[in-house]
Amino acid sequence: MKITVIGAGYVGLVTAACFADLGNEVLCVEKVSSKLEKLCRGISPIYEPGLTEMLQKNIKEGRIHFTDKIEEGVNFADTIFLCVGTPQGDDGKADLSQVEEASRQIAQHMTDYKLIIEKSTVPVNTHQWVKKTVKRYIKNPDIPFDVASNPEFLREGSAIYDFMNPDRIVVGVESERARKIMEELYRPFTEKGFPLLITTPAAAELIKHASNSFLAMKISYINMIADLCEKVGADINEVADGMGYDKRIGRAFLNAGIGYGGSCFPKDVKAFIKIAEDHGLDFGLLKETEKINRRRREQFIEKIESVIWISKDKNIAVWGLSFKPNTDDIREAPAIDIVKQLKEAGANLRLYDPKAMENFKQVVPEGDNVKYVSDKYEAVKDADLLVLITEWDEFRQADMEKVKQLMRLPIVVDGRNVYQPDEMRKIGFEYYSIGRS
Ligand SMILES: NC(=O)c1ccc[n+]([C@@H]2O[C@H](COP(=O)([O-])OP(=O)(O)OC[C@H]3O[C@@H](n4cnc5c(N)ncnc54)[C@H](O)[C@@H]3O)[C@@H](O)[C@H]2O)c1
Ligand SMILES: O=c1ccn([C@@H]2O[C@H](COP(=O)(O)OP(=O)(O)O[C@H]3O[C@H](CO)[C@@H](O)[C@H](O)[C@H]3O)[C@@H](O)[C@H]2O)c(=O)[nH]1
Repeated sequence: MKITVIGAGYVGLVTAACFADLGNEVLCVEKVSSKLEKLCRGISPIYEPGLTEMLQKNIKEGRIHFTDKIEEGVNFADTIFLCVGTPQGDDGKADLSQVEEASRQIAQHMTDYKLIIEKSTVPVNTHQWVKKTVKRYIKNPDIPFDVASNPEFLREGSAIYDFMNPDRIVVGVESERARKIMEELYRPFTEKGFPLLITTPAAAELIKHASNSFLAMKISYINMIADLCEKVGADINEVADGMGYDKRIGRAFLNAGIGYGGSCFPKDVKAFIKIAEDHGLDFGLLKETEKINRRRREQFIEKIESVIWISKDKNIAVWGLSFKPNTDDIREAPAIDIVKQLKEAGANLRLYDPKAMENFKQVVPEGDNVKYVSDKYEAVKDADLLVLITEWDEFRQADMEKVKQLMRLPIVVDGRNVYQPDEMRKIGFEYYSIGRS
């Protein structure tokens, strides 16, 4: 099939590359020239495992192309995916200006039938606005079109795997024509047994926000249990394992730590609270989820202070800056608040992350007391404290005997429970983690 994808960000680029890899012809429209320039050379502007290789293969085989001209995209295919950003607006509501702009642009260039598919995460009933916008700006009101919702559930860091192996595909449609196109598009998935759920567009839009909010709630829940574990001397991992064996609960997303970050959970939980509010409902459960999550970063700083007392002039090594492992994305990363606070407190910081340092430098520039280093062992040289913020495998596999030798004081505060307390103490570390006394 021929497909147009508007927006070459994390979702658009993965969607475009994966559909091309499945044999479709894909044109990806991206308006930021620096991104487009890289894409045309076969370089992914973001770090996502396997993405550059998949792009290069499909560019070489002629199945994927890039442009900044929306008109070209609209003419290219009847099936158009909206993968533009829906960031947080000023009041917590989703900012839908990119969705509106793209819908308007499609309408202005449409000459025949189009199926416009929302892949971006949008508030319930956004499809009504997309329809209204297209109707307002379309040149010929007789041209037929459909709007569908097909939310994306991929996680950064495992985006290609998630896209190709979805737990479910959700498609919200209003017409038979749109349903058939979507079924055809996803046939390679349904043939392999992946479930395809056909709903109304409103239900599909709701499924996305409800799923993300539920997962965020699960994380805040386990983080509260972690606090209780610290008070009573229990181990949060044992508690999470014990809960997780119950199939109704499941072990996934019960990893305690410094809370959720990233470009999705924080903004989507906020947006969902607002959506409920707009419909006269007080989603107190989600407000509490957010509140617990906000506190995690403060509590982590308090934990550091309770260990080293005064941060001023201490050498502090920081391992991990991205909001989760296997990505260079630092949007809403807990590391931003934590590093900024330690900097303000006067610590000498040495920061290391396998992929996110360039992005992080834009937020916390290098300076007298902030140094970025290219090796995790270099970061801990003469350190009084090692703070672990993101659980990259590289840190799990680190030679901790070597780390101890390099540090001035062998103290570790681990925000992601990467190491075993007994083993760390055996090596000679003073070791602090989350929910494990
Ligand atoms: N990042 C994720 O893991 C993820 C997963 C599932 C869903 N989502 C949702 O998908 C959407 C996109 O997220 P993202 O992380 O890919 O965002 P992003 O900001 O990385 O990418 C959006 C891209 O769209 C481009 N764009 C915007 N308007 C355009 C236009 N009119 N023409 C051409 N290009 C245009 C932007 O320049 C940008 O490159 C959001 O709604 C997000 O909530 C994200
Ligand atoms: O047990 C856990 C699991 C995750 N996290 C944190 O939660 C955040 C989000 O992690 P994850 O969900 O793995 O990454 P995202 O790429 O943000 O993916 C989420 O957000 C996407 C955008 O909507 C959805 O598509 C995905 O299904 C959803 O998992 C990160 O800060 C993690 O550190 C925890 O603290 N504990």
